[in-house]
Formats: sequence, structure tokens, C-alpha cells
Amino acid sequence: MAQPQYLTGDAAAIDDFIGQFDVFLIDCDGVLWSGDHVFEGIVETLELLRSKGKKVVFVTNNSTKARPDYQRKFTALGIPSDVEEIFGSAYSSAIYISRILKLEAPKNKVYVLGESGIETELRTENVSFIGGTDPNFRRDMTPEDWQGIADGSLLDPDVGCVLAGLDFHVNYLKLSHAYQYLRRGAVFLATNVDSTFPMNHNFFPGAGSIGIPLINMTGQQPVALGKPSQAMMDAIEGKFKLDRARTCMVGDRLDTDIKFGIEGRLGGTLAVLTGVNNKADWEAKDAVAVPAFYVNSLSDLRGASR
Ligand SMILES: O=C(O)[C@H](O)[C@H](O)COP(=O)(O)O
Ligand SMILES: [Mg+2]
Repeated sequence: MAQPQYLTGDAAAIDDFIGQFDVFLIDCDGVLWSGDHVFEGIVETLELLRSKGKKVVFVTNNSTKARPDYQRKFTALGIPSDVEEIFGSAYSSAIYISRILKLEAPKNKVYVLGESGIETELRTENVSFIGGTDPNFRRDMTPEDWQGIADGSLLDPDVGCVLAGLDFHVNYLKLSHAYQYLRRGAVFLATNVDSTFPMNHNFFPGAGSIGIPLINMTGQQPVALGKPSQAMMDAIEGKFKLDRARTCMVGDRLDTDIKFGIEGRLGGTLAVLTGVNNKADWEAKDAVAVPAFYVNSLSDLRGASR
């Protein structure tokens, strides 16, 4: 497997790299920021790409926020953006459910294991849901729960799908409800299956680690609709009318971002070393994906000479 080209500090190589692409799909967590800490030079780098007539699209697996929430975060962090430039796994999941899965009534409700980002995007697509941020699910089990979940009296008969995402309030009650719906044949979806979540220059449980108890109990794998899912790539291609050969995926994670770009047959993939994976990960014999290019940080692209 060809090893990636290192661009940092090489103005000619950076010029040539940028010149190969019209569209940059840019990951968020671990590339632009770590939590609310924006990496140095990110604003100027995005400005540089836009000043060269490049299209920037922010593609995140983080389902805790919907596109308008993200735009508020971008603005709060001083990063110019347009809500139409943002494409998250919560949105990808909502359009998959409403336009492809098309759950038939009455079993057309979604049980959400996740945060408000999923709820907002489902509402935008007129998909009804329960669970999620409902405070009635953010508590300990009661004797009534044990009984009502077991005999089904506490379960909603109209649930036809379970959607699992990054949930900072996951608990036994939520997992028990989700499991029962899956036992009853509900479709099992995930916004994404990232094992870890890069935050505040460290790592926390990712969405994949939230949904894994359901995989363990059912033996089923969910259909994941975030990167590297090609359902998401097709939706992005459709929305932005992009030419895959002139498009580059920029990310910090091999098994989501870089795999997404490679399986999407994009013209290029650029790895940054500010997030989850490092050089040793793609140099390993069993590397899940190897990027075409890499830099220490996205802002190294400012090294362009023209
Ligand atoms: O657990 C998660 O959901 C992910 O770690 C997180 O969301 C990754 O976001 P991204 O790097 O795709 O912006
Ligand atoms: Mg990332």
C-alpha cells in the first residue's frame, strides 16, 4: 500500500495538492477543534481555500447537534460558515429514514438513543420519535419499569426503528427500552459507530461505544449512516453536485474519514494528526485505511506559496 505524501512545510507540494481539488469535505472533531478549542490557524486556512474558489463542506459524525446548532457553534468559535455547508450524521440518518427506509404507519416511529441533534433533524424530515432527551428516560429504573417493560405495557406499539447515536445520558432504562423494540423487530440504525470521541485533547466514549450493548444483546449490527457509510456520500454528492475526482476528504480518523473518502472513490484523502489516529496507525500492516496525503494540522495548508 503506497504511503501517504507528507505536505507540511512543502509549499510546492501544498500548491499542487490544493490545485487538484475543487471541493474539500472537512471533518470537525479532531480537525477543526477539540471540544470548544479551535486549533490554531483554522479560520485562516478555511479563508485561504475559499479565496482560491474551493468549496468547503463540513462533514461530521457527531450527531449530538443538528446543522443549525453547528452553525451556532461555528459562529461562537469565530469560524465563518453557512448552514448549507454542514452535513452531519444526524441529518444523514433523518433523510435515510424519511426518504429511503420510509417506515409504514402505524410502525413509523423512531426510538432515539441520543441527543437533541437527532431529534431536530428527525423533526425537519417529519419523522416522529420518542426517547432521546425526554426527561422521563433520564432516571433510574423503578419497579413499574421492570414490570411495564417486561409485559410491554410501557412500550409504544408504533415504534418501528431504533436509532442509536452519541448519548451523554445513556442509562439502563434507555437500553432496556431500545432492546425490547429491537426484539419486536424494529429496524436497527446508528448515526455512526465511532468507538471514541475526541474532546478537550483527550478521548471519551464514542457513539459506537454507546450502542454496543444493543449489538451485544441482539447479535445484530446496526446500519450506520455516518462516515464511512456510502449512503452518506451519495447524499452529499447529490446535494452538492460534486465531482468525486475533484473532491478531497480531510479527517483525523482512518476507519471513518479516510475509509469514507477511499470507498467513495474521491480524488484524494488528507489525514491530520490533531485527532484520533497517528502515523503508526496507517503504517501498521493491518491499517484499515491509508490516506493519500497528510499534514500535522489542517492549518499547515497555509504553507501554500501562491
Ligand atoms: O462518537 C462520535 O460520535 C464521534 O467521536 C464524533 O462524533 C466524531 O465527529 P467527527 O470527527 O466526525 O466530526
Ligand atoms: Mg474527527
